[in-house]
Amino acid sequence: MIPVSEALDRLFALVAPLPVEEVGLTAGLGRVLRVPVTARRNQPPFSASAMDGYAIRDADCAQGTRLSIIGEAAAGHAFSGIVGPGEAVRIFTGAPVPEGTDRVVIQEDTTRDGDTVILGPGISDNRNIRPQGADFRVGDALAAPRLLRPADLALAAAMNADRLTVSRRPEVAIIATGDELVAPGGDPRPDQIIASNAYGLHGIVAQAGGTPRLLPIAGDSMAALRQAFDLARGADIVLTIGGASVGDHDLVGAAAAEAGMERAFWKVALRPGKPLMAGRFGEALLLGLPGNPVSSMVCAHVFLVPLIRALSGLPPAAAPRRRARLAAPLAANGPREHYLRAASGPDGVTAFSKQDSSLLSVLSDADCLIVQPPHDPARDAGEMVEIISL
Ligand SMILES: Nc1nc2c(c(=O)[nH]1)N[C@H]1C(S)=C(S)[C@@H](COP(=O)(O)OP(=O)(O)OC[C@H]3O[C@@H](n4cnc5c(N)ncnc54)[C@H](O)[C@@H]3O)O[C@H]1N2
Ligand code: MOO
Repeated sequence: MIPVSEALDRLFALVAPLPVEEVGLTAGLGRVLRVPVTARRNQPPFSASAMDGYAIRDADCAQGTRLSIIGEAAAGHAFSGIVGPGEAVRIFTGAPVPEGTDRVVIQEDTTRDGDTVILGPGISDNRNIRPQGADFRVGDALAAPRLLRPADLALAAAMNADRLTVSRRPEVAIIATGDELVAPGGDPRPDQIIASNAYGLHGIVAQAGGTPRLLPIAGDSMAALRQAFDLARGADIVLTIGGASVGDHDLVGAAAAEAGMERAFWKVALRPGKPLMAGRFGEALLLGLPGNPVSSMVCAHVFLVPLIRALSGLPPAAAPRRRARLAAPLAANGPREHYLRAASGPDGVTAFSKQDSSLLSVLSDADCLIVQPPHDPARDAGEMVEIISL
């Protein structure tokens, strides 16, 4: 068994970022930007009014002053003249501030008398003007690599970019293995179960920005696994589920080796997920997940998502952790890093009492994993721990 951090290092050592492709803005969400987006204009491109009101000169700004309104400026309709002493321009939010004016007095602080505006009491010091380039200037960049969020897409659009250079999505072939498995909606014998893991993993891959490809269930034989590996050809990651342990029917390691896998590791000191295996597999990478449903999902959060991100060109990094307060005590840990299914509430995080790696119902109720280091002593409520959000 190697520590989780060493397993991640060995996995990242196998990664070369995938090639890039160009997409439109609406296809950019969740993709990894690989070439910076550079602003081709200032934003705002002109000094803009932040409020509806009257653009005036500073020198005229006193209670009771009467100013004659010489025109109007609205968003998309600039006022082209110059404003002199004793004059004002009716202005609306987003309009360019007319030449000669220094501030916008909001209309609530004025009264109107035909073509005259009279300044009221209590005008604030706020000029209500957004300076040219306050948000960004020509040449400012949205840096790459970057996982694109909705706000980034809005920023790229404001910079006047309509295409984004992003990583190709990693394709992940998912192979469930086991004679006991029947696809959901099927007709299992009494000694069979429903193959569930692939559906959770499909979701994790999709959420992480990969393209999941579900392959047919492979039986526990070298021939069936050989066929499954053939079908997985072209994928960037071959993800197997089950058959990773030491039993007579755990053939994935042997079949993968026969098909050319150069193993990087097998068996990691985490719980659940000990029999995890990984290696180079021709042009692809192979990640062999344990079959227990929670083990496979935990390993996906801890290893697969970071792998997808690294293949997409982000700097290699473990799943992000946050600190949280324990709302209930935690028992002492053994030699493996423990990823406990837990729920967060107003008083902190609480590990579920049942932690068996077969319990999908518990995983479904959990919103985070408490990460307890190897040999950690028992912890009291109120102590701080690290968590990974689910
Ligand atoms: N003698 C030992 N036995 C086991 C050890 C060990 O160290 N020594 N490790 C245990 C641990 S820890 C794990 S985790 C499991 C993992 O074993 P495998 O990866 O070989 O998984 P399987 O035996 O194929 O399956 C385990 C369990 O999960 C069910 N399963 C498998 N695939 C699916 C699927 N796609 N959907 C739903 N359920 C699935 C399978 O029916 C089994 O019940 O090994 C321990 N044993
Ligand atoms: O590692 Mo196993 O995943 O403990 O159940």
